[in-house]
Amino acid sequence: MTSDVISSKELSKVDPVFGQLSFDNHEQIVFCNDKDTGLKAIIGIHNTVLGPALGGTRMWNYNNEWEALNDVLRLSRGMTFKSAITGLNLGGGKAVIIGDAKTQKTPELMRKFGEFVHSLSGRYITAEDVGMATEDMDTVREVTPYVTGISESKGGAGNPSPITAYGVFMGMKAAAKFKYGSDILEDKSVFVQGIGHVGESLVEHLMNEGARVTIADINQERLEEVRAKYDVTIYGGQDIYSEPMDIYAPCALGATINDDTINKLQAHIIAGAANNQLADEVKHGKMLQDKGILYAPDFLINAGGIINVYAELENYDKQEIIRKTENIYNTTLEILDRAKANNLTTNTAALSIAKERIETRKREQGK
Ligand SMILES: NC(=O)c1ccc[n+]([C@@H]2O[C@H](COP(=O)([O-])OP(=O)(O)OC[C@H]3O[C@@H](n4cnc5c(N)ncnc54)[C@H](O)[C@@H]3O)[C@@H](O)[C@H]2O)c1
Repeated sequence: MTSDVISSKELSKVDPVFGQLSFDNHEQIVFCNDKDTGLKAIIGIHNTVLGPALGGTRMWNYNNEWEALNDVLRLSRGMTFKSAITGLNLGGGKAVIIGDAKTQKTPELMRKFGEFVHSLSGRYITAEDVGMATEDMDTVREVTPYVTGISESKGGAGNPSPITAYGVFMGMKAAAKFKYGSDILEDKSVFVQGIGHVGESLVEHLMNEGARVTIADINQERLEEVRAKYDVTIYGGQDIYSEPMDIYAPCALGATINDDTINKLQAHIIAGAANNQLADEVKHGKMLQDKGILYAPDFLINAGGIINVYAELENYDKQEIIRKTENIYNTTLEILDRAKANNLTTNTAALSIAKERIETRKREQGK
């Protein structure tokens, strides 16, 4: 797993932009380049029927531009359905900055990126994603109002990750209720893959509930930091996907659920924060269904973050953020029931509801 991508060899077989499967009728794609700061970024605006396209910016050291483009297309499309199913008046968009966030991110680069965001006059509103922190959004805010996820001290709703984690926890509990008849996670073995901003908060909720938690990350320092705080086990094996576990919580990058891993997976439930967990949502959604593994759709249960940043636009308070995030529990149960009743994959059931909302709005707009 290097990023939310399919093999770049496969990608380069088709036309570079409009021909990509992940293009899926994007409204606009903006390539941003600045020689002085070294900025190379792509902004994807998938759909603005429900409102301005809101989605975070990811900074990642992609192997090549194919991967970066495919990642932004998959991510921005996902945002359209995430906001739609969560009932927010937002469209779907996302941005990627190509580069190493640890060594190449500078305030100048972030300001230049902000200028590109500003040039879209609010059609796209940014926030943080992998490789970004609240302070980076504060820097972007210096040059454009079209940014969310800024610090509370600067009037924003702060880091969205703890709220994302809470929503994932709610979605996981709902999946447990559906699968086991009880949403109590005590003694359930949960593997959290990726203990960054969201993963660590999720670990905290799971520990409070008495789950048996194993953590995995490519960053050894993070593993030690988290183990120092919580009574967790650091995964020491070679292949996490082959391990017996109750719940697999992918909280790193996407596409970890694919031909290879599904064959090995023994988990009963998949519920995590990562975007685009299914490498191919149709094929792999069906493979999971056939194998009896319950998949809590990522764009449904990881919506806490967007609920949090949306509060900055709509001026609702922390209580309302928590209420809306807790509602992920009910929505997840509804979707799982709907999938079962109609013999659909859980991903398809969730997508169909999101698409219905967009189509209804389009009709109202006379489109
Ligand atoms: N932050 C949010 O509010 C939010 C909201 C919705 C979705 N998400 C998604 O959740 C995921 C995590 O977001 P985050 O903000 O915690 O990011 P983060 O950058 O803080 O953490 C990601 C962690 O994953 C680890 N990682 C990377 N590759 C890995 C691998 N192959 N195996 C194990 N660990 C690996 C990294 O070392 C890092 O610790 C991302 O996919 C993101 O798009 C985040």
